[in-house]
Amino acid sequence: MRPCNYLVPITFSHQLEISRPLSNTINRKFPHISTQKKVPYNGHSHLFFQFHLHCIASQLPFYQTPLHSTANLTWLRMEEANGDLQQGKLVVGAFVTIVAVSIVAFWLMKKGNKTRQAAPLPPGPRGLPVIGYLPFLGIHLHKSFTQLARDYGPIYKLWLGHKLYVVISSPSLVKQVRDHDVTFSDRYPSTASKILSFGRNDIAFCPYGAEWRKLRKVFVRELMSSARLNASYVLRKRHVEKAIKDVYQKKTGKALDFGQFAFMLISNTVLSMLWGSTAHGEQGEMLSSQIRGVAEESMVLQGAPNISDLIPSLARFDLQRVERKTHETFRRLDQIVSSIIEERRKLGEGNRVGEEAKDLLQVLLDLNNHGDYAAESSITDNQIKGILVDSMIGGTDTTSTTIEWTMAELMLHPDAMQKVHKELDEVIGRSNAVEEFHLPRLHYLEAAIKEAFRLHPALPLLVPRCPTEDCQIGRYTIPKGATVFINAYAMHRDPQLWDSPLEFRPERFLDENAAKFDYLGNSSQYFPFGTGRRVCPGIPMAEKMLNYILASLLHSFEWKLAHGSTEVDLTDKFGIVVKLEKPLVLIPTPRLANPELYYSYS
Ligand code: HEM
Repeated sequence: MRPCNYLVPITFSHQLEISRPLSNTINRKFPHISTQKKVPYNGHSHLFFQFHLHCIASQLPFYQTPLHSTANLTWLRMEEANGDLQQGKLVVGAFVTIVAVSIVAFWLMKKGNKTRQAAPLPPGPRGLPVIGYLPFLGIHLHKSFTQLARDYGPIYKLWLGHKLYVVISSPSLVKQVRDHDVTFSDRYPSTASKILSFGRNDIAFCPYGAEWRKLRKVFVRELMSSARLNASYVLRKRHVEKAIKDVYQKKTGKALDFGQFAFMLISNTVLSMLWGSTAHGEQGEMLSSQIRGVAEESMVLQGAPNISDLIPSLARFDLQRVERKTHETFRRLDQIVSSIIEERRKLGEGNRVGEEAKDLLQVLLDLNNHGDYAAESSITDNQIKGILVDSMIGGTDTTSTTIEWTMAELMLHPDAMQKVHKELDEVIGRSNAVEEFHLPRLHYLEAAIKEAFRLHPALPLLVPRCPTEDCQIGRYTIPKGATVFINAYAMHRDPQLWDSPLEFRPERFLDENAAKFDYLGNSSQYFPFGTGRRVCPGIPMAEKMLNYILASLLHSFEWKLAHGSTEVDLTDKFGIVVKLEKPLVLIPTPRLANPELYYSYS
């Protein structure tokens, strides 16, 4: 008698994947069997057992037989690996053993042992020593990432310096990330983001946990509620009417940098919603321009790759001086925000307005005045500043850029522009100005905005996530602490998900698709505002501003391309927010029946 090795693959259904601890238990209970490896086959998971049997020699070159058991065991194949065997004994022995193993497997699985065998890291391109793939990425990260997905599949890894990055670009994997939402709800801020977020005291970079939940709850419940947003309609209306009057008076028939114009309009609107009653007139204008300067610097500092973040051992040298520059920008940012808060505090109780008319700063200060920072909704000074800065920086450029992209696409597609105008004429009429109550009936305009978001998501890679523990996504492990990008840009343009994906066709978001593709991140193939717990909390405000401003500008004016051009250059430029590389220059001409409508702002 001599020992023989037999490889016995058993096919289990997906739910019955066997984990490493389970294999260990099987080994303990059945010492003559050792689990060898697991390989996928025909969509099933196979567990190979290696039999060490002491058998009487006989001739059995190969044996195969179907077997059935209550344990989902679908077939059993045995190959002679080493030596001879007595056929009958092997079959009976193997059958008994397999049934026993299956029963134990079931028993252990029923006990809820869900731990999986460690899966490998995702595939990915090789880089250079120390700096990794950094030199090969190019400046258009969203496009490089999309190209790499073609080479390495919908989940791949990159080493940039000492940091591991994982990029995900398929709906089924996005769904899996959402299934592990808590694990993926943390962020790993860069040095610049840490400083500019008042030490992670804002919402966007706050570590996932109780403080983040508190800030987010305050933001959503107190600042983004329908009541609060309806109350601030008067501010949006004032700014839009003023902008329309200015264009009518000063820019009719003249070239206008539309992106710049949209940015000023949005930033004035957002700032007035944040602390409208603090700074008026010239003082307000000056403050706005200071804030815009600091906001632009902040975006640049947070957008540029920083060697200190990628190779932490070099951080103390601050080779690109990013940290130094960020502290300088932060000092000015803090000064501006602190002075606004101080000024409001000085106004004191005497100047209090009713609950309805409160701006966002007042709402936050009232929560701060509770004094008890442990209380459920009480917030600190730094958290107030963090939330204000999130709204100023996170809400302005994203919204104005989307207005510009939508306009650029409509200029390129006169048929779509005509449909927008027809709808505006039918719903509002040329003798009236747009009001927010008209917006729910502007279905085609809404579809055009959604389509612009599909082709040009302002944050094409969302804001990266950082898993708090190792997690298996697809067949791969994403280790704790990796930086995870979800490539919305790639999925929004994937030909397997969209018909003619590069064409601008608002119709794809009409009818039943209008609800299917919302902004809340419910779809795994369309999510311009992100998905899961960290989805953008500013959606209600962004949506109101986008729809109202675009409807007003398109209703009030006919827009033509400047300099006799017939084409719009849609080349984009990567940054934290992806913008048009070349400015969209347009010439407005009035379109409303009554000139008085352009003067409603006094
Ligand atoms: C067109 C406009 C906007 C777009 C496209 C946009 C997009 C996004 C995206 C993609 C994220 C990351 C979501 C994720 O990680 O899954 C995000 C987060 C965030 N956005 Fe927006 N956003 C817009 C407007 C706004 C506005 C108006 C505000 C505030 C007034 C705002 C505040 C925030 C904040 C605070 C976060 C961080 C959320 C968190 O980490 O919990 N956004 N936004």
